[in-house]
Amino acid sequence: MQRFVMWLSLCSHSSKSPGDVFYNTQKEILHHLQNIVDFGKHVMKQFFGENYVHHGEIIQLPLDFVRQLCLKIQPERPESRCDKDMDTLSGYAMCLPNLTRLQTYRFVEHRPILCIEIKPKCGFIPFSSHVSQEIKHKVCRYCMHQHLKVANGKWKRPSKYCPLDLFSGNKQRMHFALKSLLQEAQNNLKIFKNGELIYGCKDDQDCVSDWNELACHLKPFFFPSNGLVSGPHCTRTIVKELIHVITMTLLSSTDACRAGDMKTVPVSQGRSYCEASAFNKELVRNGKHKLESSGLPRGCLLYKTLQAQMLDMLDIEGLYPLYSRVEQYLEEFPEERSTLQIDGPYNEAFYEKLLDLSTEDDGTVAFALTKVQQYRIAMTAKDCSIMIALSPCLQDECSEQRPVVLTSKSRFTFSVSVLDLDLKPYESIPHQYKLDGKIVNYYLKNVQAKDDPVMSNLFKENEDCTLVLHKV
Ligand SMILES: O=P(O)(O)O[C@@H]1[C@@H](OP(=O)(O)O)[C@H](OP(=O)(O)O)[C@H](O)[C@H](OP(=O)(O)O)[C@H]1OP(=O)(O)O
Ligand SMILES: Nc1ncnc2c1ncn2[C@@H]1O[C@H](COP(=O)(O)OP(=O)(O)OP(=O)(O)O)[C@@H](O)[C@H]1O
Repeated sequence: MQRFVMWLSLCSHSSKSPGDVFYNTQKEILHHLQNIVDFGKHVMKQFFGENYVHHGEIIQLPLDFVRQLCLKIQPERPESRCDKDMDTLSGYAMCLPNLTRLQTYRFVEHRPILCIEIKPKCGFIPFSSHVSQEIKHKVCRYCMHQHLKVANGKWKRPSKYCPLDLFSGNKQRMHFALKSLLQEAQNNLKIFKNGELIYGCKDDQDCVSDWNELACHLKPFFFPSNGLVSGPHCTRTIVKELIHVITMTLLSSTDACRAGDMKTVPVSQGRSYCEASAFNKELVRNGKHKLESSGLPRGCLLYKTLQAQMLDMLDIEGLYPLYSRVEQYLEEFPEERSTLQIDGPYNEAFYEKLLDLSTEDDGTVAFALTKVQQYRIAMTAKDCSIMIALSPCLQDECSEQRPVVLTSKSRFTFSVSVLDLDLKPYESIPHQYKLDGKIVNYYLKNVQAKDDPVMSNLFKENEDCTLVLHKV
């Protein structure tokens, strides 16, 4: 299995990703890549910790090699991604460690490796007083967005996964969240064996979700001495072991970071569960109304991800007017764009400014800009992925450098990393604002109205009424 992966810039030629910025010249591409490296190095490492973030480095490749590589890769790219072309003109690329491998070892590993990639999405409910629709204080964005995604045809079925369950730190809720991801992986879960995708969606059309097949892949990892009978019982046992391992690695603390003590929001603020979560609904059905949220250990990657996500303190509704203030200022003083560090450099000074968590608006551009930049960090943390690499190990192989997780019949050494930490563009903020409105309105009209008994009766009465009118 190769140790590094190469990442070529993608150049949009459609408007699928609003806010996409176009980089035309070689110089612009180099600058863009340098920004990505600096952002990982000087900003995200501070939030997440040295060991979790791999910022990569820029390399230069012979143009002929890049062209041939792109020709080879192109047929493998999912159709839905082909609105962007790979850059074959600059010769620059990013070299990143292959995160499907263990990151605790510098030398090549020859033993089998399992990797679980999770895109957890936003793990909290907005606590901002700028939120205009009460539903946003009750149901999380992911759960609301599911309905719009199914209606738009992005996915065939809604998922029962709710990020608030995963981020709760409560093992039962986390188990439910992970099981739901395994049932409906969408773009939130992938499993690799020795670097090859064995579970999850290659693209939107092609999803592998056969638990029996998955269990066949996993059996040698979890039950190496083959002592387990086959059949549905065996599949369930293996999936349970897998969920246990993922939970334990997600709760493990394998790093410390500079922003470690920065608390973006007091625990008491904001709701710790989502009313639409299937786990929550099941509890309510059973007459239990209190959802346990054990809280996450401070050092674990989920905790750090959540803290970074919570830099979105005002919600897009509170942020958008501040974005407009910055925009207005830039219209008047366009030359100030670089002083304001909107497109970098993402250096120590940029990081320092992010630490101001005050929410008292003094009417200045400086305040507005800080909130905009914090929001961009939060958006990035809401869209990143976590890679958990696991490799079976023997009892005498435990050490400080090599964290270990145990299952009933095996033990694994593991590493946890975070992936896809390119700062979200400033230009995507208006898109975020519009999308937020669409998600909430769709949910209110099409889901809540049907769930709510009063609204639902109204709905039925309307239906009856329509029928009567029809007859007349
Ligand atoms: O807005 P969201 O929550 O739908 O997130 C987008 C993701 O959709 P998802 O909800 O995970 O299915 C979306 O994921 P897919 O490409 O659809 O797999 C992208 O990650 C997108 O980021 P970018 O615009 O490509 O930088 C993401 O856009 P950003 O909002 O992070 O800019
Ligand atoms: N360093 C890495 N090691 C292993 N796998 C990786 C690495 N980087 C990316 N991948 C795999 O490639 C997938 C896509 O990566 P990424 O999201 O960075 O691409 P992208 O440039 O954002 O593409 P797009 O814009 O089309 O979504 C990831 O979900 C992951 O499975």
